[in-house]
Amino acid sequence: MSDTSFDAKPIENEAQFGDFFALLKPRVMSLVVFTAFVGLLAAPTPVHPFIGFCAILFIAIGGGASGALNMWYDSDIDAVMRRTQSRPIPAGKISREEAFGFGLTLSVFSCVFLGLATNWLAGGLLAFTIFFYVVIYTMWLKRLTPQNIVIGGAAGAFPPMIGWAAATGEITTASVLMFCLTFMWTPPHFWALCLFMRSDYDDAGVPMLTVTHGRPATRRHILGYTVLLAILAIALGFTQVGGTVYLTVAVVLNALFLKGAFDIYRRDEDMAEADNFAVERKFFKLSLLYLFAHFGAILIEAGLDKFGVAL
Ligand code: HEM
Ligand SMILES: CC(C)=CCC/C(C)=C/CC/C(C)=C/COP(=O)(O)OP(=O)(O)O
Repeated sequence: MSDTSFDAKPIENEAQFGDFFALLKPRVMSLVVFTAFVGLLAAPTPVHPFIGFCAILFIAIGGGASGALNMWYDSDIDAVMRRTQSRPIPAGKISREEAFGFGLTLSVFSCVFLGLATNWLAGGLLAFTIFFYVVIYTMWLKRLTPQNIVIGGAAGAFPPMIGWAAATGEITTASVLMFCLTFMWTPPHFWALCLFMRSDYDDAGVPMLTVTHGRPATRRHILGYTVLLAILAIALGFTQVGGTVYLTVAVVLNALFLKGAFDIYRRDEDMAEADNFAVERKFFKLSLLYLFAHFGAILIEAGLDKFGVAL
């Protein structure tokens, strides 16, 4: 179990709507929801707009609920890290019990209603994703191994597959390819953040790569994973989810991402300190654009296919 003796402020006022909303990690989940949306719309089976809207809503609620359960379990380490100290539990706005009840209720609600609105493969995949993020990543791997996010990252890669399953009732090669793209993208995305957040995870005793293997090793890992990601992303252009638009986006963004990773690899800590980790911050921002643009291109390709436009 998580250590419950963290130094949270005492609860003074009743929690507001905004405090519960913050438990859903809304900014992070925006990209999760977008990838699920692309999975749903790129699928060959047409979906009634109302059912599609409900599916995305329930996936968003399920993703948010997993964030709330993550904050429930991690409230001890969130209280120690500067980046997370103002979250509702360490800030004393919501109790751990309230967060747990809220997260669990929304998790059950979202999976059941996604199942009812679409099909039980989609509902089951959502349940598995929440389980993976909360139990496998948060409760088990995060505090155990520096490979935590390499394996745990699978949780964040499921949403396009859930969207696709909601539309088709199936898991197919195309949806597995979308899973693979997000899966390979997660480590560079996260390790860049670890570099410029400096000592946060160190202070909290979480075995992130920066803490266990050091910052130069993390720089090497970012480059290695980015090379693998680039190969995968470009190769995807030649599969059923790709096409001319996707390939153009992938070539440009992977060239930029590789350059960013190489710049990170070449720097030492003195250089990074001198410009306050500008290169690492830029790479993290680029990672968000990277995934958004790749999934945007997959969506365009699917739209062109559906309207029979060949480029
Ligand atoms: C296990 C995998 C992942 C880990 C450990 C991770 C970690 C993080 C962390 C710690 C942040 C800073 C969050 C904050 O305090 O605001 C962040 C930001 C972000 N992450 Fe991830 N992430 C993962 C996967 C993903 C996935 C799969 C997506 C989307 C598909 C995603 C999208 C984002 C976005 C959009 C932000 C920026 C939020 C903002 O605007 O501040 N992440 N990530
Ligand atoms: C549909 C569904 C259930 C989606 C879940 C998607 C998912 C797993 C996203 C991961 C996002 C994320 C911010 C992880 C942070 O991990 P952390 O807990 O290590 O970060 P922290 O230090 O900011 O708490």
